[in-house]
Amino acid sequence: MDSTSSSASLIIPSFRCFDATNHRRYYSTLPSCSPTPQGAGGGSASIHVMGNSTTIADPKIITGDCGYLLDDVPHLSDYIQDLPTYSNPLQDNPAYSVVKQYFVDVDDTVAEKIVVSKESPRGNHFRRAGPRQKVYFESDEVHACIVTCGGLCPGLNTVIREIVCGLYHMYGVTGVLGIEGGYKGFYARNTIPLTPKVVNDIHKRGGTILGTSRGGHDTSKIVDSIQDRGINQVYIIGGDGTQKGASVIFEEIRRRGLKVAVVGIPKTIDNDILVIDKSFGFDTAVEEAQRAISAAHVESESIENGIGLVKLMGRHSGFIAMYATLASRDVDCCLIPESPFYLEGPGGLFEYIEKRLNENGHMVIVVAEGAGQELLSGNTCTMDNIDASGNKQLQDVGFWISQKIKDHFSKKQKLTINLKYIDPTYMICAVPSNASDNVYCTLLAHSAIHGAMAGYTGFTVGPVNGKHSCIPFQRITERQNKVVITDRMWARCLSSTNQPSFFSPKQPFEKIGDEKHGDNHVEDLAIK
Ligand SMILES: Nc1ncnc2c1ncn2[C@@H]1O[C@H](COP(=O)(O)OP(=O)(O)O)[C@@H](O)[C@H]1O
Ligand SMILES: O=P(O)(O)OC[C@H]1O[C@](O)(COP(=O)(O)O)[C@@H](O)[C@@H]1O
Ligand SMILES: [Mg+2]
Repeated sequence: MDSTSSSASLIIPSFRCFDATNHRRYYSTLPSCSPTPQGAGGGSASIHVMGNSTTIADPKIITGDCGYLLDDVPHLSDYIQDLPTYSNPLQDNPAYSVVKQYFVDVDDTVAEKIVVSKESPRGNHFRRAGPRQKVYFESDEVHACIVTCGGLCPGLNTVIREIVCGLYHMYGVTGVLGIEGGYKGFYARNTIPLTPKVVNDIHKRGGTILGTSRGGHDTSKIVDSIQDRGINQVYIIGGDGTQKGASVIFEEIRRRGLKVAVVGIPKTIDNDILVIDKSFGFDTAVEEAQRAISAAHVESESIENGIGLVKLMGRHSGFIAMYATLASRDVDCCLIPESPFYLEGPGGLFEYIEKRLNENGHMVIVVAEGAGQELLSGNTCTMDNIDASGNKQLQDVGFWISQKIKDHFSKKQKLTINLKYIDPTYMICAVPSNASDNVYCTLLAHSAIHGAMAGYTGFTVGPVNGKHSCIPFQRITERQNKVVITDRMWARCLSSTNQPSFFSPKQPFEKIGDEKHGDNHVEDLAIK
């Protein structure tokens, strides 16, 4: 054990304030207001037992000079006293011995906004991810588990592989369990022992070797299972729903006062997770979507008045559709959930299709699965079903729009169209990740491991402005990331397709942006 272990810097300093603007509690270190490092090395806090039901902890916001804010992550030492620390075994690892300054300084933080002006306050920051000099677990003490939840996404197996191999090669950890079949697997399924040998080739395959599921999040049963199995590091790979589930698990673990680090690795093909630059598998998805768009283009240009229609993923966020459109340059119209459109009349989709076919003889339309749902729900066949996780099940906009276009032009008679509808949505989810996503998955896995070993908990890892960071669950789960249609990226997309904006005179431009996001944090939502 390291002698410096529990001498410990103060975790939660002098007093709490309530920031009425941000509706957040924050911690100030008056009188100097300089940022206070917490956690690593900490040990001064006591166990918080907050009654029988799990209460959500206040966010740890630490203030500093010139408007500096640190949106800090919880640490095991926040609620467990006198935790011993150990030297990081990486310091004796030959592979890492060449690195000049391998360990991340405990004070290092990453700015959430990097475009600033002279007068800007320093703004919000996150704790930088990476290996710390001191760790809170000995190698043979670690019993880790990995679970994958929600829909498939390219790269899941790579993250699993890299957590197993990273724990083994960097920290000498051999006790890693795979939980089968998502959250419900904690209490209803078997576990699989994971070793570097077992996972060696899995990154070449799509899907997840652990299986996944929606629903079945029973917090008590999950935490009972964690406790019964003696698990002390929980790696949870999943999307926005999964991160909410991880947050509740963390709160319950904290309430029980367990030395268990809970770490989220954000997975979503839709890129709908806040704060991080982009989610893993997204690049692969955009690349795979090109194949469908190219096929639609070939089909449409090979026949008179050909229309190629491609439906892509994107329940509430149109990132895949927007990026696939921008990358392809063959697309004449991109429809996403964030940007309302209409079919009939001046400025509508039918008028644009007719114009494009007259000009060019063919066209390609990309539609995100969540686009135009308000038009479909005006239909008699409205389905208000939800899936096991509580996500609203959408109607097939691709099929609906195909029918509408066919009906419209068959009535018009003067234009015979040939429409080919391609739905590659599940193919895109199921492919293995590409090279750059594989590297990205590796970094995510490493950031997660380093954070857990350093005793941090209740956080999701991900790059913020290119620097891997630890982001408290609360920030990740606040809301979903969406395309900002008043932002330049959507304007680039519109200018590449030349499509109309579909803003009806009754719905002014500024109003649409406001209505969709319901707040003023438009920049926050943009993909960086
Ligand atoms: N608010 C929530 N609280 C607890 N668990 C949740 C919550 N939302 C979703 N989950 C759980 O997270 C898992 C995955 O959620 P889902 O929405 O299907 O996928 P994703 O994580 O990819 O968004 C499911 O097992 C679901 O029960
Ligand atoms: O396979 P399912 O349950 O139909 O889910 C399809 C959904 O999965 C997604 O690809 C991703 O959703 P999650 O990130 O919530 O898992 C959505 O775009 C899509 O609506
Ligand atoms: Mg989701």
